[in-house]
Amino acid sequence: MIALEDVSYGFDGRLLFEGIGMTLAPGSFHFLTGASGAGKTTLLRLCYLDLLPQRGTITAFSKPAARLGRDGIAQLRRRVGVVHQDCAFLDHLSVRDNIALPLIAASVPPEQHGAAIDDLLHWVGLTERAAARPPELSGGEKQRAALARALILSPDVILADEPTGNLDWEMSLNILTLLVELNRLGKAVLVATHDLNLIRAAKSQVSARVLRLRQGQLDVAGAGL
Ligand SMILES: Nc1ncnc2c1ncn2[C@@H]1O[C@H](COP(=O)(O)OP(=O)(O)OP(=O)(O)O)[C@@H](O)[C@H]1O
Repeated sequence: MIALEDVSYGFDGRLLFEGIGMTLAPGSFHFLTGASGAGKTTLLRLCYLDLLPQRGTITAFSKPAARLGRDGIAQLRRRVGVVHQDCAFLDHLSVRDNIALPLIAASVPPEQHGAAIDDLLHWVGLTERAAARPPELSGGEKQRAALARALILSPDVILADEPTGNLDWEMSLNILTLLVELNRLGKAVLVATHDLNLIRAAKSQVSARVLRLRQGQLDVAGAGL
């Protein structure tokens, strides 16, 4: 669904990675690891076409990203759900209204919002917290709300940037289980994480490929990580 080929990217003249390739096929599950600053968030941004490569090609849903205009990119991005590292909520809006934002941006008629949001709130276990403002949520509740917002347009691909950062182990496993459930529904899932214990825990639940960004290259990590 999303393929990077021979992609290079950097900031301020400093290359973060050079000539890397990756394919997120339907139903695949990937972890992306690498030291802080290795470029995991940047790679995710390339995957959802928030950035375009300085060299190489990205193909999203069979379309070359470089040839898509702004509207084309906006359309494709609706098929990619992103859980941002900092959750990126609007704090003055309720959880429910934050989850509704992608629906509004995609011009989905308001009468179709209610049931979709209720289903997702139930699925992530936040029905009782729908009216709360994001600053009132615990870390785990925030991550689950961010996951619900990422899923509201029923994307085919889920990109999650450190979705268990700062969570206790039990809540981390809870988030992992939700991501595995989505993968079982056929969605491609990519999770950027530095938590090797999470990756080890996932092995009993899902057949995941572990990619590691190191020294500008993207390698497949071995069994021992
Ligand atoms: N918009 C930007 N402008 C300039 N430099 C940037 C920008 N975004 C990221 N960088 C730099 O690129 C490098 C990689 O950042 P990135 O956030 O992709 O790494 P990361 O692997 O996700 O790190 P972490 O695990 O700490 O979140 C860092 O040195 C960062 O400072």
